[in-house]
Amino acid sequence: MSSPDTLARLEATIAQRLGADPASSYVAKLNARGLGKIAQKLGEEATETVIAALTENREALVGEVADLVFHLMVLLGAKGVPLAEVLAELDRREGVSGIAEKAARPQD
Ligand SMILES: N=c1c2ncn([C@@H]3O[C@H](COP(=O)(O)OP(=O)(O)OP(=O)(O)O)[C@@H](O)[C@H]3O)c2ncn1[C@@H]1O[C@H](COP(=O)(O)O)[C@@H](O)[C@H]1O
Repeated sequence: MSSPDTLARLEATIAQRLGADPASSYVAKLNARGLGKIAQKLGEEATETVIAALTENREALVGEVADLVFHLMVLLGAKGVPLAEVLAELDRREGVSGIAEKAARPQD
């Protein structure tokens, strides 16, 4: 079942699989090929997401975004960056951003 815990579960699974047998795990296989390969896959999935957004249906877009998020999570795992660190950065921006709020306070 999907929930806000979905990404946390995926993060834990990826951390567990990074060092697994590449013959039995896609994450391990990708990691064994190096950071360059992981980054390349992320770039490919980003491109496929853009194409799906512009030319394909909703179902295809959802599939491509899932591929993109998954490969982004593999990259973060391989770099040892916890998802919580990214979420904390988004929380920080929530506090400092807001074009509409700034427009309402032009003196800032
Ligand atoms: N969410 C995913 C997920 N999304 C996509 N993929 C795989 O990503 C690969 C992308 O396919 P591509 O055709 O782009 O790439 P490829 O043919 O493998 O080869 P290259 O292009 O890299 O040469 C496919 O093999 C998909 O199965 C995923 N593999 C795993 N997961 C999650 O990761 C967990 C751990 O997976 P394992 O590491 O395989 O145990 C799983 O339980 C899932 O939750």
